[in-house]
Amino acid sequence: MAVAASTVNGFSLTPVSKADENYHRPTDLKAFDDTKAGVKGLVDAGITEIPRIFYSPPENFNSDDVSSETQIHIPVIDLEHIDKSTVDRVREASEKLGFFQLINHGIPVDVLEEMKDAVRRFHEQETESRKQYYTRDLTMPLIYNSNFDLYSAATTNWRDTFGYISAPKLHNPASLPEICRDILVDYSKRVMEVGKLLFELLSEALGLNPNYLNDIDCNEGLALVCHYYPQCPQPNLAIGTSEHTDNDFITVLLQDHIGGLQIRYENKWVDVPPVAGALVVNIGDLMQLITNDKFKSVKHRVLANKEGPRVSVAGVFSTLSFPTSKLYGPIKELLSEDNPAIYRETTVRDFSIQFRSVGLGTSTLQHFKLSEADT
Ligand SMILES: O=C(O)CCC(=O)C(=O)O
Ligand SMILES: [Fe+2]
Repeated sequence: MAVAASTVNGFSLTPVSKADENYHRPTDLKAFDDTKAGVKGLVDAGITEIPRIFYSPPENFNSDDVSSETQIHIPVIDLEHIDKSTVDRVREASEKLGFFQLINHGIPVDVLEEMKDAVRRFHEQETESRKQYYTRDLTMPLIYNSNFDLYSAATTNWRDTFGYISAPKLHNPASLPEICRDILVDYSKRVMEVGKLLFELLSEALGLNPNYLNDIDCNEGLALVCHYYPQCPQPNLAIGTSEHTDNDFITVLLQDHIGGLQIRYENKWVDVPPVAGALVVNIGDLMQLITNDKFKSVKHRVLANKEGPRVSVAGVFSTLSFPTSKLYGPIKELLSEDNPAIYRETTVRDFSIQFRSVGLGTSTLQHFKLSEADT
């Protein structure tokens, strides 16, 4: 039997039908967080109306805003035979859309399937077992929560997530939950290899030595961010992931067959259709910064869906808040009198802290722009 959202796990979550004056967002956010059961917990409780905290602004549901143009396709790049045309396609996609898909990337289909299964297994295990990993403490080996920016973002997303930092090495894999341990370790190694190859292709696409981006350690850090988007009873009111750009060098994303990922191109939302066996690659803010805007970190979002769960695994190439003193600024070889530096130098840590402090949807890059007075 369906129950009202107000009684989920004994906590008061204001149901949507209540009048505005009864709604106190911070209280409801805390009540939701304290359940430690995530959005999955609400769905398990049988809600038929989404709690008010998940209401997304109506402008997110403007159908005029969605591209009907079939000519905009996210390129699918085949790595079976890599040659100059591969580099040209990577360059074109990175400059224009900031997104492309990869096939024949070297990760076997059964590994991709097992990785997606492990994400489902983790989120679908007994609630009591899952709860032990629920935390906002970034020093934990595995961080499970709903909405990393729950208390800072304007919109709460219909999504739960667990994350694991695989590089630079921090934790003993033995401290990871057994339910997903082996595949997290295996999949991370394989994504590292794909990343190394991608940084070579991106270096060449920039006209640099193929080792350039690996030599400056763009591949030093990798986090796996494993999303679970439960089915949503009112997908026209909530959003799976708010529009944002990624605060890393690149993201290598594995998505399942459900769909819902969209990118912002020429003021329209364009679907990134699921392609069996493919990985989605996108340029992050740090790559846009070091390429001085040549490669674009493009806004994207994920719609909530009646169908679900949807799972995805974002391989985030960044050392995040890991302490490091290395500075990243626009690559000197790419600059000229006509193309002066637009951004100041930053450590990856400062860049990440700025991103986390504002939450999804606010531009981190803007904060690192040189002002007129600096140039
Ligand atoms: O779930 C997805 O497809 C995308 C998630 C995403 O954009 C992210 O983790 O940055
Ligand atoms: Fe993203």
